[in-house]
Amino acid sequence: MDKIIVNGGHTRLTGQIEIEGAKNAVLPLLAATILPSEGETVLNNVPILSDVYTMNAVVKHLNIPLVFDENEKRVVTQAATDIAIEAPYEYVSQMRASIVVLGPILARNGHARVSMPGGCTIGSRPIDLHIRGLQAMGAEITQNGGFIEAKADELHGAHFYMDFPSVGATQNIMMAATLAKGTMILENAAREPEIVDLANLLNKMGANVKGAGTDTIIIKGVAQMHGAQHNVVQDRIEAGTFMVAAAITQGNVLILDAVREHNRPLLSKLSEMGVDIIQEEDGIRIIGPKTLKPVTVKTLPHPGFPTDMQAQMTVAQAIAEGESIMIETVFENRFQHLEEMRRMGLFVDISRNTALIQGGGSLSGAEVRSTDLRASAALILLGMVAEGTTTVGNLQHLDRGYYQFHEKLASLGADIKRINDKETAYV
Ligand SMILES: CC(=O)N[C@H]1[C@@H](OP(=O)(O)OP(=O)(O)OC[C@H]2O[C@@H](n3ccc(=O)[nH]c3=O)[C@H](O)[C@@H]2O)O[C@H](CO)[C@@H](O)[C@@H]1O
Ligand SMILES: C=C(OP(=O)(O)O)C(=O)O
Repeated sequence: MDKIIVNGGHTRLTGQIEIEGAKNAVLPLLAATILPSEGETVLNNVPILSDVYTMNAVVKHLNIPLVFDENEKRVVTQAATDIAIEAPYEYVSQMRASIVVLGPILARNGHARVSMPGGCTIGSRPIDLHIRGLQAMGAEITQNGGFIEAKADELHGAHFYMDFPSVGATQNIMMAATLAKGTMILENAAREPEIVDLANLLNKMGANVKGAGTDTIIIKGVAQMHGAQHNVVQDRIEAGTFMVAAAITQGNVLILDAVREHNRPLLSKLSEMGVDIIQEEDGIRIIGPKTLKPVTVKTLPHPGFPTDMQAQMTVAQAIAEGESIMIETVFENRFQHLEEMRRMGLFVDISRNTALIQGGGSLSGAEVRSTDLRASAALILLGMVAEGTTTVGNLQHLDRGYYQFHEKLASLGADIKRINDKETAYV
């Protein structure tokens, strides 16, 4: 079992950092490679993450030839005519996002069987909106033996309003509608940059998708789709994580090619805390102040403050001078990192979805375990500002979403290494 060991207390990050392609973009983009019936699809800027290997395995299992060239960070797939109908438990249980293959398999085959994803540590994560959207398009859906099975002789466009702008449901419905008969109007759709990235690839593949990035997406069905080339959009959550890392260490870090528009809510809160944010030609420079001011943050769907930055932001709140508030409205169980942070001296009162964080107290390194992906990054960040040594375990969560996280932090000046139980350093 690997661990990350951070010696903290005096870290000041400086330099510049490259950000990978987005995990949350590339997973649906890989699912979209199911849709073309001819040609080759080339995805560039693919991050090397365990979730990408899992999604690659799902796509290959569906009989789609796929090659991942890690040196080039490129995935190439070939359109297939005999797409399998089933995404098995073996893969879906490893990664909830694999549910987004349901729409594309159904669109290609008129029949799909995908293992039910189940909940995860951050919340129950139902898929009712995915199901209702596909039903509105004429799919018959049943659940049996842990699988969700969808059948439709012909999917048709419909008018569907989502109770909540679910990212995954928007992606599933968009992909199913690309090959449906007629026009699909999806209202209260998710507006995340990863939705726009998916729509861009679908349009390059010959689909007709308009309005992605707004709350109404209109998809006119086309008869068939073809392969295309696409660069995966930058990971705004990885970029945001490094922005917080610079802010909390009185650092001075240039986040290369960061997109202000994608991280507007985070940048606005960091600025409120006293962080200097400078737009430069080749990225966004973050300069952390001597002391951070406390701040109230509430997570919301995009363009609100992203839940995937909540844990990292609580680290900035933990060292801000005074009381900060964090309200988590997207997932019902996403404060587990705060329990671990208590072990490092954090004073926090948690009541339902609200955490009152007493910042500015003394923090000391401890042995902690990451409970989910963003919790792992947050614990490492806290380790950089706590006095002494912090050891973070359960790194399988980190590897789902961050490539060479410790090496990147070390390149900026952090005292950090990754070891396995036999104490062999990887750096
Ligand atoms: C791979 C990927 O892109 N993951 C992101 C995606 O997850 P994911 O697509 O799973 O997140 P959703 O936007 O669907 O979920 C948001 C909320 O909607 C609820 N919900 C969702 C679907 C549904 O059918 N019914 C329902 O009630 C969920 O329980 C949750 O409370 O968006 C989340 C919210 O920004 C991010 O935290 C995840 O990193
Ligand atoms: C919650 C996340 O991802 P997933 O939806 O893949 O679990 C995340 O990226 O923080």
